[in-house]
Amino acid sequence: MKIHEKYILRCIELAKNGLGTAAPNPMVGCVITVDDQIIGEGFTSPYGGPHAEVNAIHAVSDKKQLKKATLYVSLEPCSHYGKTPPCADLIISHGIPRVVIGLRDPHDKVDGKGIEKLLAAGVEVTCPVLEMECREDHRRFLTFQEKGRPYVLLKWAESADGYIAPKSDIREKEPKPYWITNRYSRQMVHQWRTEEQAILVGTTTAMMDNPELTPRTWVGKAPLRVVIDRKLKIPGNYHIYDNKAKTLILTEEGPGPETTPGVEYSTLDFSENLPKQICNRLYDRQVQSVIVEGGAKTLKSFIEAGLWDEARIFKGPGSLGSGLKAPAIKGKELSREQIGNDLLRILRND
Ligand SMILES: NC(=O)C1=CN([C@@H]2O[C@H](COP(=O)(O)OP(=O)(O)OC[C@H]3O[C@@H](n4cnc5c(N)ncnc54)[C@H](OP(=O)(O)O)[C@@H]3O)[C@@H](O)[C@H]2O)C=CC1
Ligand SMILES: Nc1c(N[C@@H]2O[C@H](COP(=O)(O)O)[C@@H](O)[C@H]2O)[nH]c(=O)[nH]c1=O
Ligand SMILES: [Zn+2]
Repeated sequence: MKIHEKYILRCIELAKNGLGTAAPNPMVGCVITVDDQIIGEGFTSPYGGPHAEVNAIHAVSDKKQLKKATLYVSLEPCSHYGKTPPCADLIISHGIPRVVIGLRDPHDKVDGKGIEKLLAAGVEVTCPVLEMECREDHRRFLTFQEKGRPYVLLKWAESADGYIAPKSDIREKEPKPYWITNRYSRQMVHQWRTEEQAILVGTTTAMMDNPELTPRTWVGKAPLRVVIDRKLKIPGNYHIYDNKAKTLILTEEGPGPETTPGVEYSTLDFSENLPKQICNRLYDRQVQSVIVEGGAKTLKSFIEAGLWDEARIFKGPGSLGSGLKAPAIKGKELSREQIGNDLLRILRND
């Protein structure tokens, strides 16, 4: 493997530390080397904090070394004033002579301007390097920039015979989830929740499961809970109103007369394509990714609208015999993994 590629791969690895916290900024990794030795590394701080390049430069103890260094970064350095000053200026001010970039940044405020700034200052620039791998790492950010919508992950659990829930007459009276998967899969789902900006469920799921939709067995940020509730029928004592995470109710009714802490309302036109409106609404709120956790009707509407990027489907070992059929989906299978007795398949909408 070429030296450039080795360090861009390391940048991609570092970037993952910003998953779930950097957004709506891209999660980026940066490595600084001298004579094929790493002298500094960094990744994007939680939103509003320093970018990867700033953190990597700060990590270099002897700043004089920067005058003969190569800086590797998984995304083009920024050239504009956002919440922080431009990284391209910082690189130039330290006299770093060579910059290797994984991918050009399509964000309209950057889009080649970072590279131009570096070149104009006499910096030697190589771009792109491992473009496909960088695109994969930046898939949430790129979907947001290029398609103008959040990256949509679908997730559900189905029984061995393809049901996501049993018939309602064998459910307990008290609203709670009917568990198909084991506790390891469920903990994995909690980890996934910390990695995305929002989590969405349909009205019937909210009514029948009274879900918490929090990442409570994993450390990390809780995503925005987004719940479809056309007629505002979900009772006020249900978990989504418990203020353990922020909640957005999508309704045709508009906000109720009383305000509930942590709850916001957004009005949709229920006669139109709902998934598209939901994506638009989340885009306007800078939500870069959403995990749609059900139920079947909600998942199907995203599949039918073609508004999904990735599906994570668990198959539990038990059969239900009858019940609510899991959605049908066609996609490219990326992986198959056994989580105890559960089979996890990951598909991409390619
Ligand atoms: N195993 C698993 O992974 C999961 C299982 N479940 C189970 O699934 C069941 C619920 O699934 P399901 O019955 O399909 O219901 P959903 O949770 O998908 O909710 C469907 C309702 O939400 C509203 N809604 C959702 N999408 C749209 C849309 N595109 N356009 C208009 N309205 C929409 C409508 O409410 P309205 O008609 O009131 O306007 C609709 O009837 C429960 O039994 C739950 O336990 C749920 C999630 C995951
Ligand atoms: N039944 C089922 C799932 N159900 C999903 O999890 C939600 C419950 O979330 P919470 O209340 O936060 O634990 C529920 O409403 C539904 O969206 N998920 C799974 O991984 N496996 C399962 O077998
Ligand atoms: Zn920057």
